[in-house]
Amino acid sequence: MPNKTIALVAHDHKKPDLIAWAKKNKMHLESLDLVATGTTGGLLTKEVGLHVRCFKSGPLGGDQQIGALIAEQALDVLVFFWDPMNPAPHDPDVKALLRLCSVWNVPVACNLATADMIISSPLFHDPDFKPELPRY
Ligand SMILES: O=C(CO)COP(=O)(O)O
Repeated sequence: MPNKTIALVAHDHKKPDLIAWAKKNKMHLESLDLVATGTTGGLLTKEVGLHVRCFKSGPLGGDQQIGALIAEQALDVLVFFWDPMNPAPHDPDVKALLRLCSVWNVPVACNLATADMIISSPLFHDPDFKPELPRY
């Protein structure tokens, strides 16, 4: 059974939360295939010591690259701490990424509480668990 693939993304004001969460959950995260948008991935590598496949920075298309993984059914979980207080220049990409999580029934955590719940869920650690694919 291949490792689960989890994408980690945070807007600038939310990066400290994501880094702290990743440090707390480093042991779990080390056993997963990690992908991230560019700047977030760089910080996870440098500050947490995780091995991360980095895509482009969000505003340069990184959200869309993660969206492509979802459309290929190659992503198991998205942790995306987007910033509800500041507008992003690439807001359409942010919305598109979150929309694809709904389209493909991908678990998505937009805050610390949900990220904690997902990573501590027995379903998340069950190698046989795959969320049902929607029928369209
Ligand atoms: O903008 C982002 C997600 O929308 C995150 O991009 P960075 O990780 O490159 O900052």
